[in-house]
Amino acid sequence: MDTYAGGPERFRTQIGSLIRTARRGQGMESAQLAKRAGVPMSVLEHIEQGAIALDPDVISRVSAALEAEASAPSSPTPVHLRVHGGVTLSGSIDVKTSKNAGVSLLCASLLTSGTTTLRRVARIDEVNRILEVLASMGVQYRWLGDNGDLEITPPAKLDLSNINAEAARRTRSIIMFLGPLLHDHPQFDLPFAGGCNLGTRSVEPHLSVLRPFGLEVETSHGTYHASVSDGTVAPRKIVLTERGDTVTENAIMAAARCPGETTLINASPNYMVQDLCFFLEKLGVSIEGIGTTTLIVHGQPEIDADVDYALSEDPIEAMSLITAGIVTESEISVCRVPIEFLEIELALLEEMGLDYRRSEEYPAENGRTRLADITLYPSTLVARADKIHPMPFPGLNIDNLPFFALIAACAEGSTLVHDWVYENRAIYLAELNRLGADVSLMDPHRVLVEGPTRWSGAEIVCPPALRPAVVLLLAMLRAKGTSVLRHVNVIHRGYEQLAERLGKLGAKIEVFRGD
Ligand SMILES: CC(=O)N[C@H]1[C@@H](OP(=O)(O)OP(=O)(O)OC[C@H]2O[C@@H](n3ccc(=O)[nH]c3=O)[C@H](O)[C@@H]2O)O[C@H](CO)[C@@H](O)[C@@H]1O
Ligand SMILES: C=C(OP(=O)(O)O)C(=O)O
Repeated sequence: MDTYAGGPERFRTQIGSLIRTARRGQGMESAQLAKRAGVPMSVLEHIEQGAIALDPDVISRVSAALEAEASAPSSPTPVHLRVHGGVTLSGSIDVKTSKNAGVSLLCASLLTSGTTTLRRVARIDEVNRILEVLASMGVQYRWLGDNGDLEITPPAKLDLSNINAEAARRTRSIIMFLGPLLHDHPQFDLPFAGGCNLGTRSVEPHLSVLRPFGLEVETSHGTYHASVSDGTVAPRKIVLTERGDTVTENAIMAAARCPGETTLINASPNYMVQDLCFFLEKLGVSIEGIGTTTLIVHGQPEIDADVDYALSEDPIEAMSLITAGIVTESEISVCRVPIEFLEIELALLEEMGLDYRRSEEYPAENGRTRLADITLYPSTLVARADKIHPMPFPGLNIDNLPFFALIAACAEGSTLVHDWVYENRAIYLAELNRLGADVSLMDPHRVLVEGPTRWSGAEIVCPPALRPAVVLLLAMLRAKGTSVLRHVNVIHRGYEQLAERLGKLGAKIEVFRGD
């Protein structure tokens, strides 16, 4: 008897689509999955299209091959890209939702005992790692269809005795569990935060904003040992000494369930913080001052509502795609750009001579974030007279700075790019020299870029940092000839199917795997 609503045909289509999504999510070509599963490629293709009856043995081999890949977090098969550069792009591409709001809202889902549905979550490693950690605490999740919709259901009581330390240590975002967990857990341990190698990133600002909520943390053997006592009584005023994004998010998540009013001074008004606030408002937490540096959070001691929230688009992915168009001197449209978070970047590019058109604004699915489509035209760029440096929002986004080094290398003249934030990130930009650029390291924070570059192809291993790795990929799109970018797994931390999506714009990129 067919017990599946919709009948076997729909069942086939859904299974096929699940397999295709999982395969693509792992950056695997059909031929590779077919080989690993020991299934003829034509059979796999038919399964993915829902075009043949399902053989349980074949399905179990395909699913084992996918699982083997997905459950190898510490040593995923290295993925590499072969780029045939010098090709002009065309067409339009949509910006996906952000890594940074994605991870924050996954952590925030712990604030409600109801079910959280997040719409259009990017299928990226950073999200997967947090999901692995949540699953190890007893949280259930399932992807709904192909669009990144994710349903998260907490258990009656979280089990913090068996946290997946390996997944946790590979992401810095683990630190955002402190704020939600302090509500119902007088004592708990969390593994140390990890992430990209960008130099030392202190967690002290997090501990400092969480102390008024009663949190004390001792560290030993790679673990934060947290204990929670009564915090200060409302109304509380907390001054952030650094306007950090995840610090602000931790403080908001702590305040969300503490009775009374918490005022945060020098809060980050950045995009991921806004997404978190919009999400919490849907859970009944009222927050004044969203988008400003003073937030007043009115806590709700118990939250047991179901919530359904559509994340907003990623300004850093938007900048990455805009950079792809600029460096390849292409006419492309980058659609669904969260425009409030790219005003400075676009103004700078305009100063450098970029010709582009901006559409009328329209709302994102969350009904709050403003989007616009940006059409880029081939432009002759000149270096900016003053240095280019980031600032906390509303300045030039810290994560967008690396893209300006590449754009400067395409412009006529010298540009000083100053990354005052990260100790290591600017250093990786000197890798552009392998492709013909003239990037001099003045000190660990400042690079001098002389343009325009006569680009040429090269083989490079990705640096252990997300944005510099993407910058190299984009430079390879520009460089005539064939380049190879090795170990691009770091890019999967923050971008979904980037090579494939650039391919749809005409970029010639082959994905291959192996040691
Ligand atoms: C998951 C997530 O959301 N990650 C983002 C978040 O990380 P996150 O919020 O974790 O960033 P950090 O708190 O590590 O801050 C980054 C660096 O900036 C320094 N700092 C920050 C603010 C300030 O007012 N003064 C100051 O000196 C910090 O000391 C640190 O060295 O913000 C970073 C800075 O925008 C982004 O690169 C990350 O993509
Ligand atoms: C530094 C970054 O993020 P994270 O905080 O996840 O390391 C980034 O997105 O470039």
